[in-house]
Amino acid sequence: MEKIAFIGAGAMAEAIIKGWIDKGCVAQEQIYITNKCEQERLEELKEKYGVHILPNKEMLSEVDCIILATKPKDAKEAMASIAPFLSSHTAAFSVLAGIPIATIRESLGDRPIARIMPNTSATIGMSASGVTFNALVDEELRANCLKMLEAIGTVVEVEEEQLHAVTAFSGSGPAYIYYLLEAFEQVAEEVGLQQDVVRSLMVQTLAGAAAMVQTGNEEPAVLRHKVTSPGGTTEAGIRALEQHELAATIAACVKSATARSRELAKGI
Ligand SMILES: NC(=O)C1=CN([C@@H]2O[C@H](COP(=O)(O)OP(=O)(O)OC[C@H]3O[C@@H](n4cnc5c(N)ncnc54)[C@H](O)[C@@H]3O)[C@@H](O)[C@H]2O)C=CC1
Ligand SMILES: O=C(O)[C@@H]1CCC=N1
Repeated sequence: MEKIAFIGAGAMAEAIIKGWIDKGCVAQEQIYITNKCEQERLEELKEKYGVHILPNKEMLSEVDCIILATKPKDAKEAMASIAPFLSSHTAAFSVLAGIPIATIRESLGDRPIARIMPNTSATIGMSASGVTFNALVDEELRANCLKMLEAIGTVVEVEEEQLHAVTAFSGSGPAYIYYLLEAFEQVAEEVGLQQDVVRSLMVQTLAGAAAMVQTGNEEPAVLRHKVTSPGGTTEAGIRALEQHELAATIAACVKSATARSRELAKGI
C-alpha cells in the first residue's frame, strides 16, 4: 500500500499515525491527512509526524486506501465530499463507531471495505482492535490490513454485528480504566495516601494483574482467590464491591455502550 489518506485528523487518527510511524509499519511519506477545516490541527500533525496534508481532493484518486476517521455524525457529509474523487480500486477502512459497511458502500460505492474498531492505545502499539471485511477485500488486502492492525496492537476478526460489542468493550475500554484510576485517586487522601502515590501503586497493580492473566496460566477467578485470605482485607474490599453491585454496574455499562453503537448508525 503506497498512499493512505485519513479523512478526519482527530484523536484516533493521531493514535494510529503515531503507532504506525513508531513501528515503521507505514512511513510518514505515505500518509496524507485532511479535515473539514481546522488547518491548524493539520499543521500540528504535519509538524509532529512529518505526514503530508492532502493538497486537494483530486489527489484522492492516487491513494490506495482512505481511512474514515470523522465523528460518526459527520461521516455522511465527509463521504459525500470525497466520493467523486476516489478511484474504483481505492480501499476504504473505517474506524467510525456504529456505522455499517452498507452505509459506507451507499456513500462510496462498491469497493473493498474494512470496518475497524481500534482504541487510543494504538499510540503506544497497545490497541486491542476488532475488524471485519466486506466480500470485495481479497486475501492480499486482508493480510495487509491485519498486518497494519498488528503494528498498533492485537487484532481479532469478528462478524460485523459483533463490532458493536467490540466497540463497547475495547473501543471504549480505555476510558473505563481511566475512570477507575480516577476513582482510586479520588479516595487516596481519605485513607491517608497522596494521589500521586496511589497512581503509581495502582498503575503498576493494573499492569501486573493484566500481565498475570495474559500468561494464560490461571483463570482470573483463581488468581483472585489467591489474593483473598479468609477474613482478610481483600475479602472486605470485594464484599463492598458486591454490596455496591459492581458486576451489575459493569454489565449495564457494556450493554449501554453496545446499544449506543447500534444507535449511532441511525443518527447519520
Ligand atoms: N477516540 C477514540 O477512542 C476512538 C474513536 N473511534 C472512532 O474514531 C472516529 C474519530 O474519533 P475521534 O478521533 O475521537 O474524533 P475527533 O473529534 O478527535 O476527530 C474527528 C475529526 O474529523 C474531522 N472532520 C469532521 N468533519 C469532517 C469532514 N466533513 N471531512 C473531513 N474531516 C472531518 C474533524 O475536524 C476532526 O479532526 C469516530 O468515528 C469514533 O467513533 C474509534 C475507536 C476509538
Ligand atoms: O466514544 C465513542 O463513541 C468512540 C468509539 C469508541 C471510543 N470512542
